[in-house]
Amino acid sequence: MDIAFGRLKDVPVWILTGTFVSVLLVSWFARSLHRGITIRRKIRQLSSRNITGKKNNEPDHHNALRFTPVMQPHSFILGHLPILKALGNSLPKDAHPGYISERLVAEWKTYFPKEDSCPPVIYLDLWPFFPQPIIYVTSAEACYQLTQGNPQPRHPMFRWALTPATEGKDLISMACTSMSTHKLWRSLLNPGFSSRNLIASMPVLLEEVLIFSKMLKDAAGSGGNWGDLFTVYDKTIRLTFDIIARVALGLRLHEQTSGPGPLFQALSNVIPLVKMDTLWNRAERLLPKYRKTVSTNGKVMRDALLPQIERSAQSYGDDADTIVDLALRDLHVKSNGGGTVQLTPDLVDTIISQIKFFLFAGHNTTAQTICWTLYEVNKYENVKEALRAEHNEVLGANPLRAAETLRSQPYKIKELRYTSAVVKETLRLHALSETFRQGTASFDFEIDGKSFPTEDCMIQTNPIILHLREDLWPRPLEFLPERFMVPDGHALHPAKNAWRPFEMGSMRCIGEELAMIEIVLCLVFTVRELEFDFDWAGWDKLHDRSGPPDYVNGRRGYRCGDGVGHIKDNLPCRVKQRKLPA
Ligand code: HEM
Repeated sequence: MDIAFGRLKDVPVWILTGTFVSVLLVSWFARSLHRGITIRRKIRQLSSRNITGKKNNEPDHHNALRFTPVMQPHSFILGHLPILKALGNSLPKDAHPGYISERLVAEWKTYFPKEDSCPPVIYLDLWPFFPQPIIYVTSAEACYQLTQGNPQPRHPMFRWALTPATEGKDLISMACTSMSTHKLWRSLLNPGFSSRNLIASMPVLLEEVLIFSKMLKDAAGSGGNWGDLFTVYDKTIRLTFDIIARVALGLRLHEQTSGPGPLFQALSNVIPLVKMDTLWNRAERLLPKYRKTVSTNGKVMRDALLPQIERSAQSYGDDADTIVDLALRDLHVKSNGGGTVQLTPDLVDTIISQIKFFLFAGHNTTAQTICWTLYEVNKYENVKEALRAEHNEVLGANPLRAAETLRSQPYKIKELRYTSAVVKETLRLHALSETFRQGTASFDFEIDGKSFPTEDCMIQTNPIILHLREDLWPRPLEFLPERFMVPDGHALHPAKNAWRPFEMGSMRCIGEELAMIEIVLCLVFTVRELEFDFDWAGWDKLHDRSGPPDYVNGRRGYRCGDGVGHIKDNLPCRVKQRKLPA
């Protein structure tokens, strides 16, 4: 022993450190590799079962009823990655992976040659990009079972992914670890997002949307001509950020007119760190740069939010109107009913985490959807005309008085049924989000007398796929807002549980109604006064781009990037003023 210590003393520190780090890396790598092999084996085992019967030598009688539609072929080295790569080959490099899922389901017969219809769930092996086998849910009934019938917990990966932005005390993360904590906080936060409170917040919403529409009008050319090119997303993202900060906390940020401010900037700095739990993303989190970015920006966000929370804790009462005011008032009633709510460090951390998540979840999704809505609407003259007719009828013929009408009669927004249907149809064609749930031994999908196990799998709903299924949505590629207005029983009426851009069940998007109101207001304050020209050719020219342009499904306006993604080039656009009625 002494000899060993004696020798150790002479070894330089850098060699000792290097050896230690190498051992750690090798064992970490070995563990990950072992995990990968386990996944590949599991998928092999599952796919060796006959999809319409049990594996020949399988003794377990339960398995006779269990089905595991694994996509074929499956490579032991690369899993299903080669299939996905091949499906993506015909897409532009920057196209969103959602298009690959779309193609996979459209071409299901190639991958499930023995089946008569596309399986309701599909088993995929995408290790090392996903740390577990994935189950893609492709049927409305299966989605229902997962989120409403027998709601399963969110996949823990969400919590891991969100940690750099929210430190894991937001609603999404809570639903990964404790359903009861999620339920408690959801009940505290629901009143702020209720229809009643949002209608009461109409003056605030109008104030922000009017700034947005003024900025668009300012971009129009003079004398009724087209103005210069600009990108719509850069304006919608600031609008939605301003709105959430005001509705959640009463914080007026003026992002639209003088951003980017520190809060927006700090959140934008940490969002790129919100990533899936993979081998290399784990490695990234060990780097000092990662830690510094998280702590510096976390402090900036905390400094911006804390004073407002303290104000809210002092002043919530009968005139409470922000989401945090209402949550604190509710907490007060629930906890003691006397004095004021004590802002303990844990409570402050949780509120900050929740608000950061509202800012995170609510700004990009809504901003992108405003872009997609304007893009879709402007393809169809009949849709624009129907929108204008509805706005004239409900809000009066003079668009310049619409704000006044909505301020005095905010409930009128509910009468804009066609406008709301246009937004819903846009969200059907451009569903930007989904849910990931954790599979367990106690939860199998039960469909048409067959049972599909989920143990040790990550389950992903796929609204994009569901929304394009012809059996659920007749004429699925057409833009038909009428679907959402026709009575039950009509061929176009949406099938039960089939429209899920905000998902469904106890964890469905809490901001659904807020997002819908924002988007409806954006239509109200633009379609009667402006014409839009989404001009990618002009944008190419402006940026000296040569070579053939990229298209997806014949369109230049396609979804790029990952996650929520973004519309190509952030939607380049020119606007001109329409002639108003005399
Ligand atoms: C068009 C805009 C939006 C879309 C498409 C969208 C979509 C979604 C989806 C698919 C989920 C996952 C539900 C699940 O896991 O079951 C979700 C959750 C959530 N969204 Fe949204 N969202 C939008 C806007 C907003 C806004 C404006 C806010 C808030 C200001 C917001 C806050 C949240 C929150 C807090 C959750 C977690 C809910 C919970 O766990 O209880 N979202 N959203």
